[in-house]
Amino acid sequence: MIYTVTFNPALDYVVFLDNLKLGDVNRSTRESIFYGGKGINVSTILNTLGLETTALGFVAGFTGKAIEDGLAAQGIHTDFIHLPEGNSRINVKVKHGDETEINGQGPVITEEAINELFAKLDTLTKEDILVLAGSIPNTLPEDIYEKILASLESKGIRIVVDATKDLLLNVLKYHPFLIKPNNHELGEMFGTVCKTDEDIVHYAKKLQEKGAVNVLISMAGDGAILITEDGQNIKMGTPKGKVVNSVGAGDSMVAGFITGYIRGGNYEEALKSGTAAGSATAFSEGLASLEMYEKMLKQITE
Ligand SMILES: Nc1ncnc2c1ncn2[C@@H]1O[C@H](COP(=O)(O)OP(=O)(O)O)[C@@H](O)[C@H]1O
Ligand SMILES: O=P(O)(O)OC[C@H]1O[C@](O)(COP(=O)(O)O)[C@@H](O)[C@@H]1O
Repeated sequence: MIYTVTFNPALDYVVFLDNLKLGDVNRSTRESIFYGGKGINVSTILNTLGLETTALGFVAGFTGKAIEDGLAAQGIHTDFIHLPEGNSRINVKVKHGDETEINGQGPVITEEAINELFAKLDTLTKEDILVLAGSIPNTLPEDIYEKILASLESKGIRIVVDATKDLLLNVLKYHPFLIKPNNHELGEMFGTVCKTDEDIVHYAKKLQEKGAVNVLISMAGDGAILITEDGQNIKMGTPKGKVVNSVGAGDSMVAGFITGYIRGGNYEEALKSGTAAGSATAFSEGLASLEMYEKMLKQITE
């Protein structure tokens, strides 16, 4: 089973505007709602691509119920922990030629709820894959991902971490199977800006030296660079298409990568599949459909 953990699920409210005027009343031309949060997006794409997945994490209130019910209706297994107070957040994504996002803080996660999560994770075995993805509410300690990896250290579970800054840096010593910062996040972690492919390879290798098994650096429309466990360095551009909404492209890339790795058994296939899923999402209003993924994969492999 592929488990994902989303500490801070969200309803993604995507609003399309011709232009945005700050300090004024703006009217949208159309809007959509998606079930979001990074781990949930990974589960959604895995499910679309035909892999079994269970979404774990914390939900609260009526928005939490909407997320849980909506995922179940799509056939995605969920095993969320219900928080006693508050509501899961609504993240606002404004598309006005550019993409402006306002991501909420989210409900308070209690100590009991955290203990419940640890109990669920304790049942995982080495046959499972675990994806930890997204931010954590700032009421939680920064070392929570680290504690999860420490508690699972002896089990041989392949763990994917898609997070930024200290949340990511602190887990590297536990040898996560895959990490996927984007090029901006990579630079931020080293207090620099990665301007060239050489910069990206240089700093990605530093993350590998700190313990990550495979390091995938996504670069939006410029594609991605993968540094594999055996020292290969593979760059892949993107297929052609028109960007509609790139929210969730990174999460889709993680899900596609896992799918390609499981089905193809090697990192080249994983990167192709990850790229196809990432771009398929960028070229769609919501997350990628199977048709769009297959179309992208065909462009990449031909
Ligand atoms: N504008 C785009 N055009 C084509 N593909 C894209 C675009 N944006 C994202 N993608 C695809 O999705 C992947 C992940 O996107 P990226 O924006 O780097 O991730 P994140 O959402 O984590 O910042 C990219 O490597 C690429 O394959
Ligand atoms: O947990 P965070 O970092 O606040 O991000 C949550 C947001 O990230 C998303 O998962 C999208 O992530 P990406 O665009 O980085 O792939 C949205 O669905 C969600 O609103």
